[in-house]
Amino acid sequence: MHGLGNDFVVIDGVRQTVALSTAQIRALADRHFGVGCDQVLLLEAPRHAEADFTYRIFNADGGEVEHCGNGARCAARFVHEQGLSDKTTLNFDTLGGPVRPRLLEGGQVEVEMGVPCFEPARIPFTAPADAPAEALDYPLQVGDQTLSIAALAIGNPHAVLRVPDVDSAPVGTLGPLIEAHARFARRVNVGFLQVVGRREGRLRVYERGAGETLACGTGACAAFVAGVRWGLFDAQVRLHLPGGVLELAWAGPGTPVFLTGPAVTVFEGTLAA
Ligand SMILES: N[C@@H](CCC[C@H](N)C(=O)O)C(=O)O
Repeated sequence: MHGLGNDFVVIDGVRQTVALSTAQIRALADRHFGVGCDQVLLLEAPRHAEADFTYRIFNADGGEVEHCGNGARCAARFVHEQGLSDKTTLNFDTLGGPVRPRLLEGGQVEVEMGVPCFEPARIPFTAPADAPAEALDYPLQVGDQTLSIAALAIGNPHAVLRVPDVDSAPVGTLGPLIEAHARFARRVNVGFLQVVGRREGRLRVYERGAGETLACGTGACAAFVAGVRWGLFDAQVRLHLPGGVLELAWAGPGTPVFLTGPAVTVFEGTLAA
């Protein structure tokens, strides 16, 4: 499946028991010798009464992570297409907290993504000693450059940088250096944001564990929220990513971000052991 070209292998772990090793996930995600995807998504039975499903996310490098926004839309569509539930609003339990996708008309899915968090310890981000509790512009030393970043979590960790033009942004060179920066203990997803207007932006994301992808839902939420907190965006914004457009809405601190976009099934198959 894919959400704006951010692509997934989605597996039903409700009707069958699925235990994948890191090596098996990497093999599945391999674009030359496997199926090929940015993330493997596994839906399992809920662990507690409030959730409909447990939604697990594995990056192409095999690491299990907290959240995936485009994946949440695809997982919700998968639930319906596979007849796992007929609810149009679902409650997914993730490592990053609850996520609530809602199927809309016309193939779009809106996801309540959770409340963004700027608290360094919860990102986790080691802030400079003299930084205020919730700084939106941290100086980050990368080689001989001092970059200004926003650090925040939307379940998973993100760094956001403002750039004048995403087309010429150094995503492939700075992305991996920031992803593995010592100040981010669990590594980080890196968004390069070009603000086009108060309701319009352009974004490229170098994803932790997957490299640059055609779209990143949590990355879009993080860049949008950073843009709002910088005073550059209104409460509703359209972000253009290489794979297409995501719609975002946020009522402000302490409230969840809403992400809307498509979710598409490409093909189905059976994995032999
Ligand atoms: N593509 C995703 C994010 C997937 C997880 C991310 N790479 C991480 O390691 O946190 C999205 O759409 O949000």
